[in-house]
Amino acid sequence: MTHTRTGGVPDRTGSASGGARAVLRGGARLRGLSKTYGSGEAAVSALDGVDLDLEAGELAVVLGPSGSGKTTLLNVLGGIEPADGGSLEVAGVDLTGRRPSRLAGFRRDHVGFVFQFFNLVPTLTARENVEVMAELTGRGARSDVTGLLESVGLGDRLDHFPAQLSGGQQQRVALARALVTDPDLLLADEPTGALDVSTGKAVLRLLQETNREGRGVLMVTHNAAVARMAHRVVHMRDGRIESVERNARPADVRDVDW
Ligand SMILES: Nc1ncnc2c1ncn2[C@@H]1O[C@H](COP(=O)(O)OP(=O)(O)OP(=O)(O)O)[C@@H](O)[C@H]1O
Repeated sequence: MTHTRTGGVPDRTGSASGGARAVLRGGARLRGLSKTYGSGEAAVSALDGVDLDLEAGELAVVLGPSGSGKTTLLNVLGGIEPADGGSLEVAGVDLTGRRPSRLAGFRRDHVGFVFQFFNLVPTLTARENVEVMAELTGRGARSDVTGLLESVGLGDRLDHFPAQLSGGQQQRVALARALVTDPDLLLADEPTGALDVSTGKAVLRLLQETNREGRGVLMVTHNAAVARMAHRVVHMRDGRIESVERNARPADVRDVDW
């Protein structure tokens, strides 16, 4: 993460108060998107005709009760699983009808993921957890890894194993791992769900910083307070979008409390 921006959030032209212009990345357009798990009597409609537009460079927060389809939405957007119906364009790539075998390349080239429970490899150090992503994807250089870990505040923890790191530190390694491929869109599923308030805020601050560099960020959360830092707040219920709010002046994460 480079720290080219210190204040303000990107407006729709990519300028930020007090910062240089950033190239706005990410963005998505979903129309009539559906996803059903199971079949017959056991069928669950996890996404039921979802229409959604995310602009490039936006930080979006998805809220909704348990089971409303938030994670399914994130997984379909990120090409972790295919939709059953509808159309879907993410980061300028048309994923409509794309088979699972052809989603891997999209994931590698365009998206990064951060999960609630970090999902680090326990036998690898912080540095190695990030390096392995660069190697597996062929994106990002080993030489970038130290700088990336320093930028998330872990310059003194490079050779620690996950078990030797706090939850917040592990999540920062996971964030560095997600960013090493320089994704257009960062997808975060409950990234602060396993963290205390101050550690969670430190992680949110990093997400806001990467967004201010122009990268699209979509975060699923149960924490309604976090919505204040978003450009767009998506409310889901029963597999549908209940409402979408635009936030003209998203709050700096330092001013968000819960
Ligand atoms: N792999 C699966 N197999 C069957 N049903 C699933 C699967 N994944 C999700 N579902 C169902 O789809 C619906 C939406 O699930 P999803 O995980 O997207 O909701 P969510 O809003 O993220 O919930 P939570 O806030 O509890 O994480 C739920 O009814 C869930 O039980």
